[in-house]
Amino acid sequence: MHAAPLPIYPVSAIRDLEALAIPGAMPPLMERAGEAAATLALSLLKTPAAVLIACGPGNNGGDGFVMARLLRDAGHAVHIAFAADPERLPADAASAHAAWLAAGGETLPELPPTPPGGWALVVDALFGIGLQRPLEGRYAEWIDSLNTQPCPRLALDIPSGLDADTGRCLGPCFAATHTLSFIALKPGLLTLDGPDQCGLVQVAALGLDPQALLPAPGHSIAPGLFETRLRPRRRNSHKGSHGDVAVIGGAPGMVGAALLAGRAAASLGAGRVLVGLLDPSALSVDPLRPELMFRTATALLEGPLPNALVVGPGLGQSDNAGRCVDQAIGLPVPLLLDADALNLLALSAARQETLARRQHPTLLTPHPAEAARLLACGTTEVQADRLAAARRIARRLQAWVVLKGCGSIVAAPDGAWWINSSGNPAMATAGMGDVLSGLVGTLLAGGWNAGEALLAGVHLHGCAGDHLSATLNIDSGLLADEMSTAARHCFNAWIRPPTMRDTATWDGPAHP
Ligand SMILES: NC(=O)C1=CN([C@@H]2O[C@H](COP(=O)(O)OP(=O)(O)OC[C@H]3O[C@@H](n4cnc5c(N)ncnc54)[C@H](O)[C@@H]3O)[C@@H](O)[C@H]2O)[C@@H](O)CC1
Ligand SMILES: [K+]
Repeated sequence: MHAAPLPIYPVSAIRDLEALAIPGAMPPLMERAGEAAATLALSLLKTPAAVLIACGPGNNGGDGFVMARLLRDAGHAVHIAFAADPERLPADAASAHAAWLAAGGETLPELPPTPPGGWALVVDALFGIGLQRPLEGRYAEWIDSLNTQPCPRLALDIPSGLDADTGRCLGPCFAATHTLSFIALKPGLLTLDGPDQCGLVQVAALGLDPQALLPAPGHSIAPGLFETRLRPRRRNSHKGSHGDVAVIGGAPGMVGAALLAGRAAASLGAGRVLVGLLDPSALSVDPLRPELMFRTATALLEGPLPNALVVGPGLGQSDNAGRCVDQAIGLPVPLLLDADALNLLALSAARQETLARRQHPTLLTPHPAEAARLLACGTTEVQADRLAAARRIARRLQAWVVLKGCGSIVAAPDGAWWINSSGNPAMATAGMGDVLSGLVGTLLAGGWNAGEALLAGVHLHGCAGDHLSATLNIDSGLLADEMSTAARHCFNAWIRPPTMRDTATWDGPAHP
């Protein structure tokens, strides 16, 4: 069994879930949330210790009061900073506040000074999904101060200051080492600033089965999504069984991009990889990857059809490049457009209309700036709501889209969406997108449908980066060309039957 995708609910859907689950829930959901938080806190605390909990004016604060009571019962010295008017707390939070006071607890209107031995844990129970605007004044100061504490920092539900739907820091934002998300994941935990602010994310479902109450609007990406494809190859197969990938790109000065895509495609097991370069004076062989076959771009587009076509790596925006894109759009094959192919698409409404009417699968792999050009808006607007931007492009161009970046968003033409969590910032180097195109191209050529190929390619790309960062012990400076062998390793681990997986060994590339 491969890991299953997790359900993700935007705030409006979480509110719907709460409305379905709260009536009659016994114990009340807030009690369950506080208990889950206390259980996590106890796993972080050793001997009786000093714990600081900052409680806000809504139900997130209520979770904090419940947690405080339970930690106090467990023998910890719990200090609560609470500056709101108790009379205006919502009902459940008011009960939790009263129970805290009744148990002998007190609240302080300001953050207390750090005790001599330091805090063992600080907890952000200020704001959850009810955050409506940037934090300012006292709450902003509290966040700044809490963020300097050199101990575990636990956010309840979501770090205060983070937009739960978009993952954007609205202003000052709690920097958690741990986030305990209640009921289900929210998109903002997984994309843009979310992963930096949340630390390790865990979900406490509070005894609910959210999917039974309300189908999840979106999901995380995990191999369970495409596990029917994760089978060992038939022994009785040959290179023709695994498909031809053609890569079109490599204008003068940018040949490397096409090579990176081609090399990645070859390493993932494409039957044959053909590279059609726009640079007439470029290579006719890649000495480090002699398996690649070189043609001119024109010859490739006019020759026998490959099983999948990748257009864009190092393509440039010349007239010739535009002609290649137009020709490719008209071919009856699965087509992935990347890089300058996307920029050329953005330049022509007619090209976009033709693309949207294609009868064969289309995949688009924009980074935020390319997405902004496709949407005729600014990059800031795209990043302000990555989920909405990816879905808008997918619907408008009737294509499968991945909006790359921290927490890549995959969107389907019908509006379905997923968020990827594999990958790391060492991968923020030139050529990584070319590698992704090559990987997805190979899966398409192997007969995977567009959605499976894109979801798997995006997840695999991130897993390969994580594998390399771990084995090379680096947080920065991953080279795109190193990714191919790592992707091959991770993919083979996926397709091996479980009994054989433990026998997979891989020492990584040789490094001085
Ligand atoms: N409804 C429920 O039964 C449950 C709610 N839970 C918790 O409740 C949270 C949601 O509670 P709420 O809807 O009360 O929302 P919050 O507790 O997130 O905050 C809402 C309050 O903060 C104020 N506010 C918003 N932004 C502000 C800002 N920038 N500066 C100052 N004040 C601001 C609002 O006016 C409101 O008073 C969840 O995130 C979760 O932690 C959990 O206990 C699970 C069950
Ligand atoms: K919080």
